[in-house]
Amino acid sequence: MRFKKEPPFSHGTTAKIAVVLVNLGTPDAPTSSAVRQYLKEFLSDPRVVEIPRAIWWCILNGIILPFRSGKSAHKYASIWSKDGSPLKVHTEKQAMLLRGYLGERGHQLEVVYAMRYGSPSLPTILDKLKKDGCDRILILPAYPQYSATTTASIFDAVFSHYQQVRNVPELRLIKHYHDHEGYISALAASVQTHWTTHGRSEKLVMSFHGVPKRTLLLGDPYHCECHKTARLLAQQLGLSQDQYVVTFQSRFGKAEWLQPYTAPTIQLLARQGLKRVDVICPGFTSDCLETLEEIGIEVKNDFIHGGGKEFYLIPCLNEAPAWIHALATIAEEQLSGWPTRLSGSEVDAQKRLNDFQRAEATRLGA
Ligand SMILES: C=CC1=C(C)c2cc3[nH]c(cc4nc(cc5[nH]c(cc1n2)c(C)c5CCC(=O)O)C(CCC(=O)O)=C4C)c(C)c3C=C
Ligand SMILES: [Fe+2]
Ligand SMILES: [Fe+2]
Repeated sequence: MRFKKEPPFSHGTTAKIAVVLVNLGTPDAPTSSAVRQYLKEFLSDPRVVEIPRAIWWCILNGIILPFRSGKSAHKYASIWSKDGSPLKVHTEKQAMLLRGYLGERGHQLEVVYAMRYGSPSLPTILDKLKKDGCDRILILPAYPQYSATTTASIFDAVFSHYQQVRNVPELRLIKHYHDHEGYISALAASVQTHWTTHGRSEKLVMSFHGVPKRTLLLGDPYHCECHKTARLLAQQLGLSQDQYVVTFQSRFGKAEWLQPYTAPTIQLLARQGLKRVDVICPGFTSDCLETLEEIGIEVKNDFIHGGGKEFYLIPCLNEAPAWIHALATIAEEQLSGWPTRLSGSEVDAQKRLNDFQRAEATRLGA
């Protein structure tokens, strides 16, 4: 059978609405085998690595997985919390808070989270929503900037899941919110809070996850969206062009990625005599390996060994109230037209419709 079994259809049930916050995913444990399993799924995605499949299969299985899994596991162990991987802990909390904030704004809906790689997987969550009777689903990627490597890969996974479904729910997909007022204000508020507590450096480094430069040349708007986020954030903070720099981190492999790279830029700042630097990673909405370990440990060491004295990593938006409010607004804007608000008269109307449908079903012998 090509299609999955549908849950029993029942006339008169009110279809529910759900928001799914989708993040990248993370290993289940900071061990070599768990990291290997995660990297295998992640790096086998043709959206992430565009090398011809047969060649890539040999490189991935012959070199990357055997050599990288152990090293990466060691890095994960250095940032693992008692509740698990920071990325998962924050994403779970964000979804829970978002449910509460949307509820307070009068919306009646499910809010859940899913991961593109690892668990809880998108197919598992989408199956569960179907069982729970959700017939309208809003996909909210945890990435403010669109990239084919991340956002489009989530869309692929959603479409591929519904290819096996007969009764497909109504779907909405959020492409990006890199210039959304709420997101920019939440970032600005977190920088301001940091400055109030710790004072400020002459230079704010805004470090985004990199992608291969080739993807920019082939039409991926990610690079432009990062720069727009940075420009809007700098504007809100009143920073002139010499007070901030946009960089790209987490380069993978030998090809050229978006430049300038974060680590060499910060090393250069130290060599030029900068004693204190503030770093923010605006493209990451949850702290994770790439912020806590790569920036907070590796790049920090480089800066201090290069002559710098104070290195501050500004935390990601995580559970900041301004950010959850922004997420609620972003979701709310995209939910427009869907009956998430049930007023008293709407409840009555819905009940009458249900009664009518039930009577019709009985009359037709369904
Ligand atoms: C192979 C190429 C990679 C591309 C392209 C890429 C794009 C990309 N990634 C993020 C966000 C995150 N990436 C994270 C980890 C991570 N990324 C890659 C590779 C690519 N990313 C690897 C191999 C890893 C795993 C860690 C390692 O072994 O180095 C994470 C952190 C996950 C965690 O568990 O904490 C995030 C988040 C974005 C936004 C992006 C493109 C825009
Ligand atoms: Fe990545
Ligand atoms: Fe650009």
